[in-house]
Amino acid sequence: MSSKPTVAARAGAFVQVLRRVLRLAAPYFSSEEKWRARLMFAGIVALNLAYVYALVLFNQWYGRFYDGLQNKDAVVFWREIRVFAWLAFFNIAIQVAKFYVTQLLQLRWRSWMTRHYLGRWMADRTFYHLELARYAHADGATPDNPDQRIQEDMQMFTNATMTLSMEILNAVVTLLSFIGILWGLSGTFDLSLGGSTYQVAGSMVWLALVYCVVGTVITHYIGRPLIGLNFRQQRFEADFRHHLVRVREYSEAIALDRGETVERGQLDTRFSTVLRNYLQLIKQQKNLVTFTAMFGQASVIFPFLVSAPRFFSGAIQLGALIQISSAFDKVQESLSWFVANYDRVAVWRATTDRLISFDDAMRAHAERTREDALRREDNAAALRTTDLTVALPDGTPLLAGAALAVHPGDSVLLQGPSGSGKSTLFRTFAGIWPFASGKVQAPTDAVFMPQRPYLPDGKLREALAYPHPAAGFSDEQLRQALTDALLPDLVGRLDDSDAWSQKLSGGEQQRLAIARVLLKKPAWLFADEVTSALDAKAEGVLYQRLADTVRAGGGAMVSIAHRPSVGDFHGQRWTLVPQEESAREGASGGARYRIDAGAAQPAAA
Ligand SMILES: Nc1ncnc2c1ncn2[C@@H]1O[C@H](COP(=O)(O)OP(=O)(O)OP(=O)(O)O)[C@@H](O)[C@H]1O
Repeated sequence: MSSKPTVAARAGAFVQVLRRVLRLAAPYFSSEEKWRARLMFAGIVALNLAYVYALVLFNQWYGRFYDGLQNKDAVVFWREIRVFAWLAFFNIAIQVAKFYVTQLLQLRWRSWMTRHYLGRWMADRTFYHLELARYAHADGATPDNPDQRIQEDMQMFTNATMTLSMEILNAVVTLLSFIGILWGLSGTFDLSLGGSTYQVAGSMVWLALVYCVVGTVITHYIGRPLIGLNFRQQRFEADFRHHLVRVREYSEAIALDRGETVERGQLDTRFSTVLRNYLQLIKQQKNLVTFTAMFGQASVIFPFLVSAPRFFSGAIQLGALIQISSAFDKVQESLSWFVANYDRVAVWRATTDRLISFDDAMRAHAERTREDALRREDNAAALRTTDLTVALPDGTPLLAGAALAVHPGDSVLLQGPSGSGKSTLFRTFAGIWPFASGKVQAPTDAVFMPQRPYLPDGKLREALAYPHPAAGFSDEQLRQALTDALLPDLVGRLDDSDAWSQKLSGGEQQRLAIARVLLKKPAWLFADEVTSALDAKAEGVLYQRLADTVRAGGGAMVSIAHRPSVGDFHGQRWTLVPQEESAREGASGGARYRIDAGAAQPAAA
């Protein structure tokens, strides 16, 4: 059974919206830029008030000018033309200043807000954890497309909040100013109630009020579905764009798989969703436009109709009639601001909701990080885990109660079936896997090499030095690293710019990642399948160089590799062994694997 929300519930929802807007908007106005922001805001408010004052002056001018015309008074006519020129100059200056200062404040606000959110998104690996959580909760509990939130929504939010709030301020001040004028120009009318007749003053004001309240209620009724439709429209557009970006990123793999038809189908499906929703949006907007257009047209003629008897009876002059029409127009315009701007408000509300859900997700993440089940101790002289449990995002434990230790001088080969959690164990050592508990003590300056290295687009020297600035290394050091990593062909291309992750072969990308390590000479190295695309000879040479590098640094090396030949470079072996269903209870905490430690066997064994 569906029940209509009560007035109290609606008021509660409205307060909730205001609270949310304040939560998004307030931080900028109390940030380190607060004084500049507040001053600019106050300036904009003052300019808006001056703008309304100009409108009042124009209304008075109408009265004098049209009376002059009716009386065929040339002196008044020319005097009022001069007055008009001054008024117009005042008005133009205010409008230009209002536009410029508003735009400047919007720009500053957007740039502060974008930087602020970017900072939070990049901090504590939130960007990574939100992605993990997105796949863990397919129910949409976590926000989609943070790129869109940061790039598009923040601009829309700051622009729309500024413009809409100023328009509302204008509407309110205009209303107050012109209600007075309209009241003064209105006659009284006789209202018969229960046999008695009352004389009611300010007839035009009451008529405008009834006219607009009716208009607003109807608009709200017609326009309400627009909020949800706009929210979904922005999400569908972002999904479509995201998929296009993925096709571009994986263009080669898709072309090789002959995946064009599937991708085309997927893109078509996403685009159809965009169009379907858009069509609904258009239909809903059509209803709204029909009503607002009728409402606007009727309000041109309405004041003339109701004032005509007084004009023809000689009770008012032409100037007063025109003034009434213009004042009614302003009062009506202010009162029906909501009618005219419902769709903009709907887009703004959808944007606000999206930003709030993004903000909520980041807050929740920060909260979780604070109460992390995994205790970490950096700066340790060795790697040591105590009672370590590593789980999947859905909570399934891969490994439980693990006590592992790697000391300086050690070299460990980690092996196990595919999908057993080797890379996930590395993620846990690195402190980026949030689904772990227990204790990890780790050295700070360890380098983790993932299976697929990230190579930024741009100059080769930047891709090589990443994530450090390339300026920190001499050309000689960079060239030597490339030579040592068996990439002599790239030595002369340090300043070439390219999309390296697409141009270089898989083996070249792995060698570039190794060149990075040889350049930075870390003491501790965690290498995840870093030579899987290389031939056995190159693998042997490069593993030897990596092992020499960590030995020289007084640290240790832990590698994941499937090829037995890699065992030659390691003294110890950890093996992830599947646990029988029956053996999972008890000491192993229900984990899918246990870890066995032993000495590495040479490849020949
Ligand atoms: N972000 C994630 N969300 C959900 N499951 C994940 C995620 N990352 C990894 N897993 C799952 O965790 C398990 C372990 O993955 P992991 O990459 O650690 O395995 P691995 O032993 O390194 O495998 P391989 O030898 O194939 O590289 C797999 O079942 C994988 O599907």
